[in-house]
Amino acid sequence: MLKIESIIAGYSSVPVLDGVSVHVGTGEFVSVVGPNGAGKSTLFKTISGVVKPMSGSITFEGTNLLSVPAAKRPHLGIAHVPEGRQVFPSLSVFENLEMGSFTPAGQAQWKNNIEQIYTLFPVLKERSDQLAGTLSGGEQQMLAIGRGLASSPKLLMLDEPSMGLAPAIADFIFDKLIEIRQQTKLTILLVEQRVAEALESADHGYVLEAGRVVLEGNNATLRADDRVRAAYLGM
Ligand SMILES: Nc1ncnc2c1ncn2[C@@H]1O[C@H](COP(=O)(O)OP(=O)(O)OP(=O)(O)O)[C@@H](O)[C@H]1O
Repeated sequence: MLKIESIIAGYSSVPVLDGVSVHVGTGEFVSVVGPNGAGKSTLFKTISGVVKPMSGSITFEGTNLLSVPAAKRPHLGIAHVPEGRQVFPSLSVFENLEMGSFTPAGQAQWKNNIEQIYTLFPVLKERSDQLAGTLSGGEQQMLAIGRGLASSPKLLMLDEPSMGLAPAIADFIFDKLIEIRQQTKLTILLVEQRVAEALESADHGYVLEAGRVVLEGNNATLRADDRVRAAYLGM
């Protein structure tokens, strides 16, 4: 579905990603893990079009994504749930979800989608009239994920959904991602610093360090890798 090949990208002329290749198959759950500053968010910004790469290619279902303006990429079926949630604080929960349904597919499937989002996250239904800025961090993350789902994506990209959340709430979010994947067959690309949970949830993983993919493999292979165990799993 998504093929990222040899991407060099960064800010001004300083590269952050140094030849990154990542492949995501239809229906797969792929995690990209790595330390602070490795370039995980920059990778997502390059996919969604906020950062323009200096070289390399990205195709989505065979379309050259780099020739599609950033504002049009969600219409192809790509939803980016950004780091730090970025909900609209002075809009209600319902209005935030409505804002997410701006794509043609999101508009056409709004009724089904809102039902599905409220079933996944009942607290959003209970608080649908409440201003998003008054929600807890975990609830705001649920809202950010719900807003992504409201666009009826084929690919859901999540940038550190566990950031700043208590471990129990982060675990709840990871469980929900697994549930979303099972129920909707959505393709999921996750970047995370919580390596154990991210690899456990995914089929396939990439380890990104200082702008380079240093390891990749299926979930079990990566979790058994001595370097991953020593550097990220505290074993
Ligand atoms: N807008 C920007 N302008 C200049 N440099 C930036 C900008 N955004 C990020 N960087 C730099 O790019 C590098 C990679 O940042 P990035 O946010 O992609 O890493 P990350 O792996 O997502 O880490 P984190 O978990 O801390 O967000 C860092 O050195 C960061 O300081």
